[in-house]
Amino acid sequence: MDMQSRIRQLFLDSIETKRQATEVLIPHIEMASQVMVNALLSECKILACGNGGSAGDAQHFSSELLNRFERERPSLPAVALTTDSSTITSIANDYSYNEVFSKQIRALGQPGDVLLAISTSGNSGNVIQAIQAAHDREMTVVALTGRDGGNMASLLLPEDVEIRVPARSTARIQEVHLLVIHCLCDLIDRQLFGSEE
Ligand SMILES: O=C(CO)[C@@H](O)[C@H](O)[C@H](O)[C@H](O)COP(=O)(O)O
Ligand SMILES: [Zn+2]
Repeated sequence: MDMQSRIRQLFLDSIETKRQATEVLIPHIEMASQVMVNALLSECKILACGNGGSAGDAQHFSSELLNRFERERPSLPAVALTTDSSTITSIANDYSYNEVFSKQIRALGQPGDVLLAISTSGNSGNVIQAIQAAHDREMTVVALTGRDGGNMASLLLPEDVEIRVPARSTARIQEVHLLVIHCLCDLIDRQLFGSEE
């Protein structure tokens, strides 16, 4: 296959993954936005974590809350647990990589806070331990997953929300995760500050 055909195929695969995810994900995204809005209205915050591309997604989400999304509005409280290299390397070095998020959650998480836990496989050990720590801290979990939801799916409580992309490729799942994050930012702004029309 020549390179332009390959690029075309990747675009079409991404579009088709999003098309297939649309109706499946809509009610879960709506529920997740309500969980987040309720937390923000109660002066609670959102912590976010994930590995690799999902670490980037966690930071993308927290920066849109802390700074802005598409309109002028007050800063909203969110923390990406993926950015402090001193904290992450010391926890990984002294304990284990599986604890890099959970130890931060045990320090920073408060009852009523939300954990945005991102993993395309649902099987990353440090994200799984983050969910367990969040539950111990009486936080609600919004999980962005893919494939069969992995071990993360079976850990979630009835008040948690899983947004599971019906796809197998990590890259395609990540592309939908980013769209979900932008949907959440849009819905949070609308519910807190009203629609602009
Ligand atoms: O971005 C990509 C692949 O598109 C990679 O960096 C990917 O995020 C990493 O391999 C992650 O470690 C995968 O973890 P997960 O999504 O299974 O939790
Ligand atoms: Zn990637």
